[in-house]
Amino acid sequence: MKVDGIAYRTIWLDEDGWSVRIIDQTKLPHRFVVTRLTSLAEAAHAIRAMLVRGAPLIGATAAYGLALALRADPSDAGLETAAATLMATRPTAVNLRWGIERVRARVQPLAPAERAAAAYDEAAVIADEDAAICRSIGEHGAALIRAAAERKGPGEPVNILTHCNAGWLATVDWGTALAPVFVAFEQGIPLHVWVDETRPRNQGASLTAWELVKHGVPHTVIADNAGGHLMQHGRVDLCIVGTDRTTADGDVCNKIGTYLKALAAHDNGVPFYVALPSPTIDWRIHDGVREIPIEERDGREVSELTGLTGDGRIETIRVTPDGSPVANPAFDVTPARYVTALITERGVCAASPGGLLALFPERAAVGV
Ligand SMILES: CSC[C@H]1O[C@H](OP(=O)(O)O)[C@H](O)[C@@H]1O
Repeated sequence: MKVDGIAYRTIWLDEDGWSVRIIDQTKLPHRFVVTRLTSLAEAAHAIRAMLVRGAPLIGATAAYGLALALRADPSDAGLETAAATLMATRPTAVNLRWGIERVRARVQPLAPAERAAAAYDEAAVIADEDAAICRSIGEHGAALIRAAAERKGPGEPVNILTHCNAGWLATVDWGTALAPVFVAFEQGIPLHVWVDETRPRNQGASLTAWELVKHGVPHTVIADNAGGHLMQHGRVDLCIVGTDRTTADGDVCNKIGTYLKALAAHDNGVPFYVALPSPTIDWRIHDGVREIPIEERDGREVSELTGLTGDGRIETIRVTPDGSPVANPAFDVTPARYVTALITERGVCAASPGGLLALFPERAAVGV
């Protein structure tokens, strides 16, 4: 997407042909910083410390992380160590495993001397595929926004609530939950986005809001706890969120707080859509609440806040009493029964085994 008129992706190969450029998302919204990954360790750190985040971007970064690793050590042992190092960075987004397995399958059969080039090539294919997939999600999702606009009548904006950041910053380009917003906005459909701040890391307030400001999309940042109230008062026409792992039965794992929004949407008859690229589907599991590993992150993400001071400095403060224990589960699971539909690159389907297999029949052949 464009940042001040310049087209960016979130990850790309440097001009040197081997190091990898990323947007350091821990610096947004106040600083736009592009940094360079030159090793497996730096790629792993970028994922773990959330310089890059979002399931599809995690997968693409892992793919490039393997390429960087194989450039240094293309042996079987080197490959396995690199895969294990990257797998250990974050447990929830299935795209991490998917990206690693995708590159490993490509390079494993090759002679060590051929592996790095093949890994870079596969990482580039993954990145290009993700951008195309997300654009397609945008087209399919924009049709839902258009239908809501037609129901509301001319001039009335469609009010869309989203949680966390599932925009182009969470992918290689376009985004998942925000892709329909960008496409509908470009089609001239009147819309407005309620942006959940998304405690504790505030991906909504710091990343989604930044994306929408840069793209000129009308939006309002709200406290996470305001969403149910807005739905009760008819001020939300539909919700669109992303996901880090969706099961073969349509259960959706996403940023903490998503489940609560889905409950409020269900109680108020507000359509609750989940946008996802097919690499985010974990066909191996069915019961999301019981089978999806939920990342527990550092409690300081809850007990501390980082922001811009009045004189332009970035400072961190503590908001809890010294000595208060803190828990910080980073994701939750929304059962399929609370999901109106899934928006994929192949179209919109029910959050159910039948709905998913109708769009991905090849999965039936392999027993999902
Ligand atoms: C398109 S994936 C977006 C997804 O990833 C975010 O998690 P995190 O920022 O911790 O990587 C969040 O769950 C988003 O919905």
